[in-house]
Amino acid sequence: MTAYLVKGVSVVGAAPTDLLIRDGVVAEVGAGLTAAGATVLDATGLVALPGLVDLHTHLREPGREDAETVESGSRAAALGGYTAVCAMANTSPVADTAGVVEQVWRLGREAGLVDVQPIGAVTVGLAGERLAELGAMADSAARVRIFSDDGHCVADPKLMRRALEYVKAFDGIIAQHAEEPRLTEGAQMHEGEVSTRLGLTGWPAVAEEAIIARDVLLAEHVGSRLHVCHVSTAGSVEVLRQAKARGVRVTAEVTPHHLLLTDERAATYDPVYKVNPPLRTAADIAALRAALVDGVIDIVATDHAPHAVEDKECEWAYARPGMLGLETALSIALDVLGPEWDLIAERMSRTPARIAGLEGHGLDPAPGVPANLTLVDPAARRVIEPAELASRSRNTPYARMTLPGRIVATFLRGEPTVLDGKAVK
Ligand SMILES: NC(=O)N[C@@H](CC(=O)O)C(=O)O
Repeated sequence: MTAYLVKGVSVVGAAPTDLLIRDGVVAEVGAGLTAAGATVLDATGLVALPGLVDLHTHLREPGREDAETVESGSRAAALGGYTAVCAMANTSPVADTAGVVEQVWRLGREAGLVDVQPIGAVTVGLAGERLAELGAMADSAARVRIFSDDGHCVADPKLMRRALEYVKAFDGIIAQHAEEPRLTEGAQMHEGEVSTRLGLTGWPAVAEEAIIARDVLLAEHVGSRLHVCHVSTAGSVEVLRQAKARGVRVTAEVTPHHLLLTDERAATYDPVYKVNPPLRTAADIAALRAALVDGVIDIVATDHAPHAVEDKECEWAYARPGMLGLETALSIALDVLGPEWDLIAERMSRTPARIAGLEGHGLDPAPGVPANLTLVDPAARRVIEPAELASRSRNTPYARMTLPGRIVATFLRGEPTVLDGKAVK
């Protein structure tokens, strides 16, 4: 195993120092380190962060390997500075059995680029009718702790209650896609001024807020852990704020795109901007950003949702919702938050690792800690070219935009997965 001596790096924004990475761990931290035989990386001007952790990634395997595979998505993740991703269950077949979650877990190990932690479905086939084999998935080699029907809401309150109760046995979490389906029938975009102008059926904010309000009460009633996926409205933030103040065990995520892009994008009719939940208003964005800073929203999660060309380059109404996220998330966070390294480390690495219970991840580089880390060049700016992305899909909403920050290197247990901004394998 090669040792790496990273010279002159700022660890989470602190004064420059050196890091010696050896035998899978951060062996030493300090100025003026030397190490015979180590590969020296000049990291002047770079910032070291604990490897990023994504709680919400769609890897599409099994079933839609034309859009993404565990390997291609893992490579995209590594290039984005991630060392661990949680893979959503809406594959085909659905990840609702021990067999499927073990398959995804094994594929992640074989790719070896990030740790892939499968998420299990809450209900059989995501159909919302009966609980999947939660216990068998928890006991499997994949050791599933997060369960989600993402893409669909667990709309039946009794089923949601049972799921929350069931996972308490192993300190599991239900990650809810909060969307009251009766309120979003036929919805194409956020319900508001723009949808009225365009004549498109709207997805009202209350469809999200009503489910979050119900679910925090259910989680409180049974004393279980709830995680809210892709929070998108100012009203949701207020519901979460009140629930947290009461001590409800709820955590929440926001996506990069919901921190940056508004529903005005729909006026282009370019389906790259179609996503679920939909892009909202500038006022929602302001509330989401404030909540990310004050901690009512715990983490940034990408909702990386690759889609094949034929599912995106078609009429708006027929396009699948979803956008790529892994390779641009850190740049969007930098753009939105500025160089607030401690906050970025907290929201994109430490807290998601803690929520998901991923051992060895989300830890700042320090002697003895597993060397899961990423090196960022904050001064670099890059133009996003969809054809250059490692993802098998091209549906990035940031095409040809110039974004701040570049991932220079990523290490997984001491082995580089990215060097010089390029994937190592
Ligand atoms: N976020 C998205 O717009 N799409 C997700 C699932 C979903 O609809 O949430 C996907 O799997 O494509």
